[in-house]
Amino acid sequence: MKTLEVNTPSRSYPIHIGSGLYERLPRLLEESGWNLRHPLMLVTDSHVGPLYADHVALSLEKAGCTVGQISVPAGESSKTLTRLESMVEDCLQFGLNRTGGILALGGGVIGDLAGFLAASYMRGVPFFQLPTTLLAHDSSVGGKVGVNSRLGKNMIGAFYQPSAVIFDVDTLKTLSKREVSSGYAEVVKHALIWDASFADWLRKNSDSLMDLEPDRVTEAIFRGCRVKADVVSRDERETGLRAILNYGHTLGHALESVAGYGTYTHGEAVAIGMTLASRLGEELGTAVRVFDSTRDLLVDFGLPTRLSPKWSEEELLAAMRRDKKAREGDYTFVLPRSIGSVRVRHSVEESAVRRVLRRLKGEED
Ligand SMILES: NC(=O)c1ccc[n+]([C@@H]2O[C@H](COP(=O)([O-])OP(=O)(O)OC[C@H]3O[C@@H](n4cnc5c(N)ncnc54)[C@H](O)[C@@H]3O)[C@@H](O)[C@H]2O)c1
Ligand SMILES: O=C(O)C(=O)C[C@@H](O)[C@H](O)[C@H](O)COP(=O)(O)O
Ligand SMILES: [Zn+2]
Repeated sequence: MKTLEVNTPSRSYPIHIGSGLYERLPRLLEESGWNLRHPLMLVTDSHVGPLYADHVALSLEKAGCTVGQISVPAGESSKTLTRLESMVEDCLQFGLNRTGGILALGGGVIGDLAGFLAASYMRGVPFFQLPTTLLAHDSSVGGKVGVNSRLGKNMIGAFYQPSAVIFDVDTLKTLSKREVSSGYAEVVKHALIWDASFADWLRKNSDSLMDLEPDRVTEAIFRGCRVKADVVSRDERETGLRAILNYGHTLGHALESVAGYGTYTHGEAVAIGMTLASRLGEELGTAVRVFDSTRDLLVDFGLPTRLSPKWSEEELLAAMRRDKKAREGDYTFVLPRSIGSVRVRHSVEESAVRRVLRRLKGEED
């Protein structure tokens, strides 16, 4: 097991990454200050639940813990306020009170949704992240929790840190190929924004990483989490630096909402968004020769780098103006400086955004 620490003003907590961690769950929770006499509500989805929920629950019940379960339909469409309200009622019916806590067992959808449940239930109960997708190496760390609005991703939410992140890599073997690729989008993002040598390493090891070779994949998750933990520890609430974690998300989030949640996976949308940002960076002169290497790295991980012409330019632009990073409806992008380094740029000219959107669409087969 490898462990690293996240240190923010509101909470410090460990990220444990390794194999067979569900067997050790009671001990790991206790080490993070959890009292096993208090009840836990395990939140999962309809794909992950049948695979892993009983294993997790049994491991805790053997140690004397009472565990309830909530399962929501798998997929982005569960990240809604309506779903959250019904989960609150499930917790009330179960009898969860302020001594209780929440376990988020699943990918980023479950992490964000169950995390927001924890942040809001009785004004806040502790929660633990048990990520089961590669992508969730990102979502489980840093405390951004929330749900979507029809008009924009994650528009309702909070900063609420978990008490621990326990990433059992054994769960990854049941992921579909599409979800493996999707998860690597955020791993690639962490390399592109922070660590050029990590980007080189990803390029060299892409085949074994796509095959989920255990040591390599653990290393990739560890290095990705390290970037995320470094950034979040310096700027928990996105007053500045943390916005770089949004590389590829200005277009990525717009595309997810315009195309309809679930049409693209989050990782696919971010991959297309990073391709656009790298091209925009070249266009605006913030960087040279980053587009080809960005696109090649994403292609190595089976990710899309083109934008279908069927998505309306006007709708995408309107969604980008609503982005949380935007100031008074401007276009705000995280742009590359070089591979491994990025900067935030506000008030990007609309004409440049339109030009790059069209080039990305023009490359559609
Ligand atoms: N809070 C953050 O900082 C942050 C960071 C990145 C992404 N996100 C959010 O995360 C979400 C995307 O997360 P995701 O890509 O993990 O999506 P997801 O949670 O929908 O999981 C993807 C699919 O894989 C299935 N699945 C999960 N684990 C599995 C396993 N081990 N075996 C088999 N199937 C499994 C799920 O049921 C789902 O169908 C988005 O809503 C995004 O906005 C949040
Ligand atoms: O943790 C962050 O900060 C990120 O930006 C990580 C992103 O990968 C993630 O998708 C996050 O949910 C986006 O946050 P948002 O504030 O743009 O909704
Ligand atoms: Zn993301």
